[in-house]
Amino acid sequence: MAKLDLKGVTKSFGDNTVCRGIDLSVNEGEMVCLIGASGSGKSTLLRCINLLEPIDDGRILLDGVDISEPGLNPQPIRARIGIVFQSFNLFPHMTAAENVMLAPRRVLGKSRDALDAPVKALFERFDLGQRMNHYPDQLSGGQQQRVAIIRALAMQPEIMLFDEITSALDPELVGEVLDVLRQLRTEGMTMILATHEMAFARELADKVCFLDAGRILEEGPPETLFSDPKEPRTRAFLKRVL
Ligand SMILES: Nc1ncnc2c1ncn2[C@@H]1O[C@H](COP(=O)(O)OP(=O)(O)OP(=O)(O)O)[C@@H](O)[C@H]1O
Repeated sequence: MAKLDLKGVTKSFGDNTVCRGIDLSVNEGEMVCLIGASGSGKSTLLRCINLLEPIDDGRILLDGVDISEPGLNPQPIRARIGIVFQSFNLFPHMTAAENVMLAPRRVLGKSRDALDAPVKALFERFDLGQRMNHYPDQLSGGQQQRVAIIRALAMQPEIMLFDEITSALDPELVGEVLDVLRQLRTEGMTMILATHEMAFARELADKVCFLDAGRILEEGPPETLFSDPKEPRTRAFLKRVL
């Protein structure tokens, strides 16, 4: 597990500035939820943290070390930061277990034999032991998303990012995916979630950040932010979604 600090993170696409000087600290073992309207910059911020997007200004510190310095090889850093997206993106011609083994084999150079036991243990830990040899189209959306989370965990990341991971699921499948996050929270994983699941954020987040037009307009523990937002725009957003 690791600590993450963002200092003045700024990101533009052409003349569209999507992240405007974002400061954010996530301590080891904390769960931080990013909330905000569509287009407020939540996904872009997560992609910047994972170094999928280069930032234009500011710094991203992982355990105090600047990982956003231009010229650094992003690959080994990215392996320390897991990310899961709304779309599961599992390869359809590979079983769940083969999907999970792919990155540890390619990126970490591990053999199938070496991965057999830890991958089986991961599937069992998240109650999918019976499904590891199934192909994605033999799994429900909730199971596929849980496999996508296991795939990220197989790289033994120190921090996990989740980008609207329940948004594409039928409502009855959302619970089983949120249960995985609950379990990771209990195990002490450091996590940042972009989410529209307000009840979940209220239940489990250490801190909720309200993003508005690329800025963190307001942040705080959920019990404070949800019940007593200070900013009119936060209030208006919460009125719409709660
Ligand atoms: N690769 C890209 N190229 C150009 N513009 C982009 C790119 N990615 C995102 N944007 C723009 O950045 C802005 C913020 O998008 P982003 O997806 O980060 O918002 P979001 O808060 O995650 O929204 P949502 O809840 O809909 O996912 C939008 O105006 C979007 O069009």
